[in-house]
Amino acid sequence: MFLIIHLTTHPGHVLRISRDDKYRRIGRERLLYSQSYINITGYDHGFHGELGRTAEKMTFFFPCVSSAGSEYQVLVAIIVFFLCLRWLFRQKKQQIPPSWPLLGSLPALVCNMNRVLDWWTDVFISLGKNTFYLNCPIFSNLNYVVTCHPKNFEHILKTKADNYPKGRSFDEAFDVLGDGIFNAESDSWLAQRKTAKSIFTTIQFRRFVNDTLQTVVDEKLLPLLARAAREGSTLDLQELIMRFTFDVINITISGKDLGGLYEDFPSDVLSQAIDDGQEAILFRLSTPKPLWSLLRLLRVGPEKKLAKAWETADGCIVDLILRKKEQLLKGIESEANSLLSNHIRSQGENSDWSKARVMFLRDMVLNFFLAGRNTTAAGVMWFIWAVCRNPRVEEKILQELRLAISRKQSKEGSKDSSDQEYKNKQQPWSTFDLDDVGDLVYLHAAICESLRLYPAQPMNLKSAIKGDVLPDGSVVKPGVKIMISMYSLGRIPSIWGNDCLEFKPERWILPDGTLDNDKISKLFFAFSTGKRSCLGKNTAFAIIKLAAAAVIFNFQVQVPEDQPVIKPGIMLEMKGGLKIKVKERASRPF
Ligand code: HEM
Repeated sequence: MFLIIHLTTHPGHVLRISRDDKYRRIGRERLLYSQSYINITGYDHGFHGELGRTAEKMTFFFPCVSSAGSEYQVLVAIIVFFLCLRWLFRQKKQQIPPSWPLLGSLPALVCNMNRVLDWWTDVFISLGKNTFYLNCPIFSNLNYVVTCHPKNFEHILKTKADNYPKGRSFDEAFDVLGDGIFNAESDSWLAQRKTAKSIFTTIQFRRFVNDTLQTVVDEKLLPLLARAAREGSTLDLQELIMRFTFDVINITISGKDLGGLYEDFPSDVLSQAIDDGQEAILFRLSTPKPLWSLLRLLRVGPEKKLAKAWETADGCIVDLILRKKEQLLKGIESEANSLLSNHIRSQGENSDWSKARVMFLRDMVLNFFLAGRNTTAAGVMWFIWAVCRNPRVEEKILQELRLAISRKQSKEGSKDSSDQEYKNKQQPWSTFDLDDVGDLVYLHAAICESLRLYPAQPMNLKSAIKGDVLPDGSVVKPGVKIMISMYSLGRIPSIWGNDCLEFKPERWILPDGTLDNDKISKLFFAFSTGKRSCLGKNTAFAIIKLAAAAVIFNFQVQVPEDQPVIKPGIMLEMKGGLKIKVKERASRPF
């Protein structure tokens, strides 16, 4: 015989205390109850919501003295009830997310694994604080300080960046990146960063990015959309844009077009390998290390996939490097402005082709490919989706683009007629280059707004070397991991106001019509900040601007009504893709 106390989320039956050894199920709730029970009701809804979530799984079994002593049992039950209630109140006050003895917040984390970004945001909002401690059992390797406080971002990423490297768990999870810029620290990182920065900032490299983009947009992306418009077929925009950025980033980095956007959409091994690799890395980041180490040893599950992806990526990239070497030795180098060619040239006349050097170049190519491809694809896709869901914003962007086109036309018109390539070329659609869109304020603000709500890289993992106190007063112990949630930052009403979930590019524009650069420096963290901030930020803006402008200006994109579901992952992708229909715009007034 047991006395059963069950706390449930069932409306109006928050707590039941029952006595008997017969358990029954009621409806969907996993309720245990018996013939006699005390039912305590009357809690307000807010309390019920919080308590209910915590209490759902609480069931206590108490041995009873005898079946006859019912008054005595009820008294014990009431005392136990009030003790539980006091405990739960403490939980509610002090412990959001819920924390259980021994398991800590692990059950809550597991329950919310497929919506972890939104769960963190819920926790921040319920707490009324922008930092919390996620305490999980030591073995789980999932203890974090989670923060979305902008001043903490600044502190961790910039002011005290030396105290917050990526840490061992990052290096271990991302070992596939080798000694590339993402994993590197100290001198090796500094040298790589300096070389890459000097390449990214040259006019030749920017021109090369611009020309590459124009070619891929004009010759591949727009024809595919035009065909879909003619045939009235449905397209997966996510898939299409992934292939588009695959081509753009590939040409930019290695100089070679691997043809991700050919009309018949051939399956691409490198692209697939990178996707498989990212999935496996996510598994590593969310699983205790001993478990994934064991799987790696046995070469099973996600670790088997990762090992295969690794081999494939190595094969493809080393092949690209060796072809480039051949071209250079024969003096017939194509795409001499690519990142790879620039890197090789940075060594001077006598390039080192030792195995170690080839592997270093392999790490460089893979790191930049991973850094640039999926992030930019997510940036373009969410931007097109957000704009097409907001006709007011779409119209304002179209107005700006019309002005840009007429400005370009009048510039071309004032040139010698033999130069009027643009005018004479009977293009079926209008395209833009960086000179046309570089200074469009509304377009730029709309991209910031889209990355505020949908940061392509939604979180950033760091690890504290020494103990510290963050600007919001949160204490950081030595060795603790810090999860910076860029996704949550964009969704906190106390930072953005109650309309924080609305898509309003005007947030980033001052009353005089210029960009609010002060706000951008304080609240825009999609590309991180400080010494390890994104090296490809300008490239990413260029890609989003040119691709999205060309798509939106030439086509009406019909996106689904429903809010897309976010796929759990390192990048912000949509689960199941984004199915769209397109129609060519009837008039593209000049
Ligand atoms: C919308 C697109 C992009 C977003 C949102 C983005 C975001 C970021 C973020 C948040 C970081 C910091 C990572 C960390 O601290 O661990 C980063 C680093 C980096 N990004 Fe990007 N990125 C984008 C596109 C690109 C592109 C196109 C490239 C180059 C082709 C690139 C190259 C890099 C590199 C090399 C780093 C490492 C910098 C370092 O550790 O010193 N990114 N990016």
